[in-house]
Amino acid sequence: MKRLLEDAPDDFDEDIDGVDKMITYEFIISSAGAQKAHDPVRSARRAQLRRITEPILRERIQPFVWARYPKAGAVCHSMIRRYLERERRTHDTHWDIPSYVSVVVSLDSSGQDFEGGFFVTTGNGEKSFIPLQRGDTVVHQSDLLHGVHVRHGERWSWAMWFQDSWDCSSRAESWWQQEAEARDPVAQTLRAMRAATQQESYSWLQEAAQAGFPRAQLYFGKALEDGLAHHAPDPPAAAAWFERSRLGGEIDACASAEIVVEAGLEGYFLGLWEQKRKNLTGARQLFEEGARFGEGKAMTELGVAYRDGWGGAKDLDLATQWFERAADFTVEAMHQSYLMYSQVRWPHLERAS
Ligand SMILES: O=C(O)CCC(=O)C(=O)O
Ligand SMILES: [Fe+2]
Repeated sequence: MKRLLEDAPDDFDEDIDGVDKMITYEFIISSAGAQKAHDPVRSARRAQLRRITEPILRERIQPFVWARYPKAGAVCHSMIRRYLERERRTHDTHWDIPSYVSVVVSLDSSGQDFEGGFFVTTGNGEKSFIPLQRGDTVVHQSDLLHGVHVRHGERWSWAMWFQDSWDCSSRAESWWQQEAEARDPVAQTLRAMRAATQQESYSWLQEAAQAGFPRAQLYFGKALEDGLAHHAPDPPAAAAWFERSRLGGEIDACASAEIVVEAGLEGYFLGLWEQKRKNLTGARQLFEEGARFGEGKAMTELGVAYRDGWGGAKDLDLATQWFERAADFTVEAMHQSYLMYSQVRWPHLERAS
């Protein structure tokens, strides 16, 4: 599988991920929902990959999933993801919202080809990395919070999403509905993320946040900050929920510099937090730590700090460098590096060149 795709590095989709807004670097093998699954340019390679994956699916994966999860139906999405040195290295903590049961097959070995990799978390801050070896497979339901952080080396994976229908027509809102009504905060948060309307989403998040689930508090804070549904943006209320979330461990668990270096995007989140509290020097230091560790979002913020001279010295060359590095990860940074190079705004660069 890898060999087929290594020969065609540009056949990977480079659109934007719904979880973290980074470039996806995924190759869709089949999908009920994604238009990209029908892109004619890649059809020959897709067919080759289907020939490899279908027998594995039929003989190994489906029997296991159906035995373990009797309600599971068809695979409605199947894709390869890659995490290469100069591309995305992380996939933020998330739930697979369109998935009833998810399967991830590692195509490389932890400790040999890469460090870090697939992790699971309870949403209370800590991350448990699973040292998957090539061919090792994780099967989980979508109430499992998980993500990817490749610290060194390169990693490829094959991921599949099953629904609980045979024609991929499931209504994801019904999954965990009962548990949500029974006040399970994880189910409530998932229910919010699968809600049909913003108001519905707002209400479920509010309940889960009030129940004390730090991850929901983070999302509810975000909803208040952005002003979801008919609610006007309320930054002070948002800040209070971020604080509760942090105290619950969602961000605070990463408060020491050492752990920031160990973890995923915490430099970025902690930096944002310090920025909100007007501690600009502290925020810049946290962004710097995150950026040096490869967090795209922290690189962008650090670029802004250098560009505008907040929290420390102004340095347009360093700003440009960080935006350029971050451009591998975030669209915002791509745009910023474009602006930095546009001579209208930054004549010094033209002079320097
Ligand atoms: O690459 C992986 O191991 C998992 C990717 C993932 O979680 C996802 O695509 O939703
Ligand atoms: Fe996932």
